[in-house]
Amino acid sequence: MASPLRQSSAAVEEFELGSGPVRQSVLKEEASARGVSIKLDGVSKRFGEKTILNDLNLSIEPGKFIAIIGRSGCGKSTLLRLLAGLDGISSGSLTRQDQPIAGINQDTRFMFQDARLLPWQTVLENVKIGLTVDKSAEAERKAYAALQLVGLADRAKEWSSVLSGGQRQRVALARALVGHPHLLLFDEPLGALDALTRIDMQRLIERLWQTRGFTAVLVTHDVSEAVALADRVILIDEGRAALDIPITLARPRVKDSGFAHFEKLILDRLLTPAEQSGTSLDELDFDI
Ligand SMILES: Nc1ncnc2c1ncn2[C@@H]1O[C@H](COP(=O)(O)OP(=O)(O)OP(=O)(O)O)[C@@H](O)[C@H]1O
Repeated sequence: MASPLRQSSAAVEEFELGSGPVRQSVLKEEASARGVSIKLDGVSKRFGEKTILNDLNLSIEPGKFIAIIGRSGCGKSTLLRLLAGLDGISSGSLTRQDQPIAGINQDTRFMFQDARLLPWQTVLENVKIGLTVDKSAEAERKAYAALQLVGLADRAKEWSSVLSGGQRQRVALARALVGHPHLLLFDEPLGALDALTRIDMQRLIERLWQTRGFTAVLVTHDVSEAVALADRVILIDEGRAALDIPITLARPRVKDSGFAHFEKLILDRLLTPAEQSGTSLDELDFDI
């Protein structure tokens, strides 16, 4: 039997590209028109006295894949909530397609570390939740097609509770994709998966992003994952974009010396503040 990854690859081509080189190139151009632009101009976010994002400037072109990294608590998830319109900025300007973000947008979807499936619903029903109208036979067809994209169409009628962690995340991805979002926000979606499943999922996400053309913003603690997937890696520190690095490697990316160069560049900057501001582990006396 073909692997789920191979099944999903065939489904992407069947559902997204049809056949023939001309149709493929036309659809790829269409895909690039499906992402939205995002602009943050001096954006600050405060919770009470605490400033989390501080005069943050960021410009994201339509259809780009952006990775956000930074230390725990630096404001990565806060930033995603602002982009989703789930929370409002304290000051500055935040626009998508040059329009201020005011509330939740119907063409924005989230994917979290926890798949958040309803265990009393089938796999197919869980995917249909991603559609705003979910009663029609058309919704059923769309949900089934989305499951094909992630290689899980054969599990459509099963309870979601019987799936493995990786399969649940693929259902979550299908649910995020089914409504054809223009902006997909990933909040550490692969953090709980084993290394091999994680690599499979990274490849799947990359391929679906390339064919669908949505703008992707990925929050991750994994520098290697950021370099593998992103057009640009942005490191947030003290509320600002401390680093904004275009990843110029060809796709799909392999872990060669170029890859290692970007990893090191980012890791070095990520580790610098702690080394400068605190006592190093070597200096600590653990003999207590
Ligand atoms: N609604 C809120 N009210 C008060 N403080 C909040 C609120 N939401 C987030 N914070 C605070 O903002 C800071 C940034 O939180 P956020 O979840 O964005 O960090 P993060 O970079 O995503 O962290 P992690 O990598 O650990 O998930 C934290 O100190 C958090 O406690």
